[in-house]
Amino acid sequence: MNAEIVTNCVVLGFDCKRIQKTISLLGLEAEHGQHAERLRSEFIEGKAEALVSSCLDALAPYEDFLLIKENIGVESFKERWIDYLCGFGQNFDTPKYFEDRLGIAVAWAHKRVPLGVLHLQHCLIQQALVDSLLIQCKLNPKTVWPLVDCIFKITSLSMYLTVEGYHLVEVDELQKTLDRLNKEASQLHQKVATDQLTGVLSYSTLMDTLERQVNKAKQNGSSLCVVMADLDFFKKVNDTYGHLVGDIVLKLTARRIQAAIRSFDMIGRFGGEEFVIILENTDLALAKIIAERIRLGIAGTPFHAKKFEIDITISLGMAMLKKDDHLETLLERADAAMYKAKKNGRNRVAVADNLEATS
Ligand SMILES: Nc1nc2c(ncn2[C@@H]2O[C@H](COP(=O)(O)OP(=O)(O)OP(=O)(O)O)[C@@H](O)[C@H]2O)c(=O)[nH]1
Repeated sequence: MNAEIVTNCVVLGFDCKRIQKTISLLGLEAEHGQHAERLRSEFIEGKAEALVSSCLDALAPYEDFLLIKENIGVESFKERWIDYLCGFGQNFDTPKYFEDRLGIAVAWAHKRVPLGVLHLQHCLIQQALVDSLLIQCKLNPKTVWPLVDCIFKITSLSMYLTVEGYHLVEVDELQKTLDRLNKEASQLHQKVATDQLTGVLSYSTLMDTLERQVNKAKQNGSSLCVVMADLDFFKKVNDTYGHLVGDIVLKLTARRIQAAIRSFDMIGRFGGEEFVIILENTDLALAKIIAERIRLGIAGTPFHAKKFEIDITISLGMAMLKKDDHLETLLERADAAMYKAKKNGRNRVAVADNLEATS
């Protein structure tokens, strides 16, 4: 058994205690070891290949047998079963026996040998051993029965371990699938959470974040400001330099805003050329300083996009959370302030009417 399989056994709690329980459930006892030894020496030795061949002949017409041919090869499958018969029930009460049978089952599961075929094969082997026993010896029922009983018990144990081995592989594969899906989900989440062009929060994440911040500020009685920032005459940038240059300007705008705010402030894309900045634990006076810093960050230096040098300005509207505010009213007031800034000549910061602001 390789290390991975041993680890899987441990993960599933396939320990000695469980082995002992299975053995006792099947009614396997020390005397079955002796019966198995007798079966091997008197009824299997020298006949293992013929017994296995007869079983495989019976299996051959079965549709799924084709998969054995394709996935593992009939010869190698046959060899496994000859080995199994030659060691029939030998050391069945040791962990190593369990590990070996499990290891073989795991290997078969990886090779996509159908479990149904293995089940049938176990039944056929069982049948072949019983037939051979009854045909070949003239033992009285008292002597035959313990041997038949031993055949049933050992093959049942073997089938049980085969199913366990398949179970290990299935659990392992399910875990891998789960890991892959989790990874995909987090990548998808990351994609949805971020605006693909500018790298700032997407609209939906921005709204979720703002909603959480509003609730938190109301609960704690802390101050919260929102800044709505909208580039001035951005249509003209697109019209003059083209849409691709417009995209570059948007990316650079996001970067400049990020450089102007504090590390814990949040910025998201609200619409085309419109951004929202969330300022937690911030009153209007401080928010105004930050908004001014943003304005200067944009207007202070021309934008370099492709071969062009473009002067850009931005208008900003600010609002502070009021007692009876909710997400929408807070944004509406910041938006109204931003339009006021536009109306008053652009490239400026305007404050929403905040007479009822909480302090
Ligand atoms: N390049 C680019 N342009 C965009 C994007 N999203 C929106 N726009 C453009 O942004 C422009 C917004 O124009 P308007 O709403 O008229 O605003 P404006 O020209 O900035 O004028 P004011 O806001 O009044 O100063 C439109 O031309 C949109 O096509 C985008 O992702 N990339």
